[in-house]
Amino acid sequence: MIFHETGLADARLIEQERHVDDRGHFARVACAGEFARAGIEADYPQASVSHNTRAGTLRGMHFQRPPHAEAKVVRATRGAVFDVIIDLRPGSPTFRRWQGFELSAGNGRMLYIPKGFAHGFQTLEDETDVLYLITPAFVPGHGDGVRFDDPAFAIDWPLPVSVIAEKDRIWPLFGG
Ligand SMILES: Cc1cn([C@H]2C[C@H](O)[C@@H](COP(=O)(O)OP(=O)(O)O[C@H]3O[C@H](C)C(=O)[C@H](O)[C@H]3O)O2)c(=O)[nH]c1=O
Repeated sequence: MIFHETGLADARLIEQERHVDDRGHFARVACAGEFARAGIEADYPQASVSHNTRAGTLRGMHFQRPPHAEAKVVRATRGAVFDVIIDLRPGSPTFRRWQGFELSAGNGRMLYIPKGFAHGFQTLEDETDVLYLITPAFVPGHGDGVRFDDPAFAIDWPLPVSVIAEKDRIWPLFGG
């Protein structure tokens, strides 16, 4: 795997190193040793999948409150997403800044999302699946969020929103 810095401190875009032959390709998509050497969380006790039927579906912007803040590695295993992270760490040089990345089954790109970031995505195709590696394991009742359309961030989503959960429409505006 090849780890690229992003415009947000400590977040990494991870590129697969695909071994291509006549059958197709083989690539490593998680490795505690490579992750540790890259300086990111190395061990992920939980993996989850998000299946999304329609293009334009928006999930986010979510985070878990401390002490259950999560780090994640996410990638699209089917279809494609515009994946967005917001740095919500007050002491960070990139505090309040967001960045979006196109992750798709085709490009195989993965995103490392450190603790203290809000995460969300909008699907770019129907029948899109997102695979999450998460640490620590999910603890119900500690979820929080910021609005996908909060003017404090002015996230430039690529498509009109087709489907969104009511909870994601009513997060409070960011006062931080
Ligand atoms: C996140 C999570 C949820 N759940 C249960 C809790 C609910 O009963 C059900 C659906 O959860 P939720 O509606 O919060 O799923 P999303 O709205 O897609 O939330 C996720 O989407 C955004 C973009 C994220 O980055 C987070 O991983 C997560 O917040 O799965 C679990 O059992 N484990 C988990 O890790």
